[in-house]
Amino acid sequence: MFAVEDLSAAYGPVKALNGVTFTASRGQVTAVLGANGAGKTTLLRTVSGLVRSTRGTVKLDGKDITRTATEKLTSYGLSHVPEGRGVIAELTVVENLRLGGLHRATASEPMPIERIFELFPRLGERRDATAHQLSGGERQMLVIGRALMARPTVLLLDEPSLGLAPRVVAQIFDLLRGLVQSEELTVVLVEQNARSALSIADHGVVLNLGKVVASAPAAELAADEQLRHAYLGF
Ligand SMILES: Nc1ncnc2c1ncn2[C@@H]1O[C@H](COP(=O)(O)OP(=O)(O)OP(=O)(O)O)[C@@H](O)[C@H]1O
Repeated sequence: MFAVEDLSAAYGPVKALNGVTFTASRGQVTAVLGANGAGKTTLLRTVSGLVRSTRGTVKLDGKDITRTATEKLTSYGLSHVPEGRGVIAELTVVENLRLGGLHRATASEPMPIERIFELFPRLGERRDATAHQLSGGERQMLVIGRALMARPTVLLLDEPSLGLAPRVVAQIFDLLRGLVQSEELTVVLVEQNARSALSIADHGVVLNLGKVVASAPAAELAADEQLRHAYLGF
């Protein structure tokens, strides 16, 4: 169980997170939704030690990991895939994946690359292509695959749908859904694309101005017309 309790963070005078509390369960996708500036990216950055929290705690299976250095968090099983598909353009798919296995959960072997290709067959077909030759969707698969090489138990994903065509978003989300089940992962998925995210999520957390305004099963949020109009834009 991954738990965030009363988490707060600020950029100077801007309170970007204000007492955020939620839990995410293993084998489930928890979608974190909300408009531009709601605090979604800041939440992931604070959890992964890139922004310093001013209050609150983050726990992984009961262990307090608040304010742990980013590199150390990987060894505790937490991987963060930031927005923007940051792969090394000159390296091949295989080389980028190998980099993901360099830092990993303590005492575990990196995931075999062939396992990544089973999960993402398209990456296997393009294994010797350099990352700059990949499509946007393939790059998104590559950053997720690279994060999986570290054998995380918790995967934090920031807007994997950004800039992708709806058909490709559907494909990435389907892959994600399969992944959560087969790898027993806890996925925290930050998305602006609320409709698609809720269609694959188990649970949803809606942020507004740095606060949680709703936290409920995904189907319940998707059926709440008032909430959808007010915060989710569909
Ligand atoms: N580096 C920064 N310096 C100052 N203020 C920032 C910084 N990053 C974000 N903010 C502010 O913090 C608040 C939360 O921003 P954040 O990026 O977390 O929102 P978000 O929900 O991820 O939005 P988006 O969907 O647009 O990425 C906003 O008011 C934003 O302007």
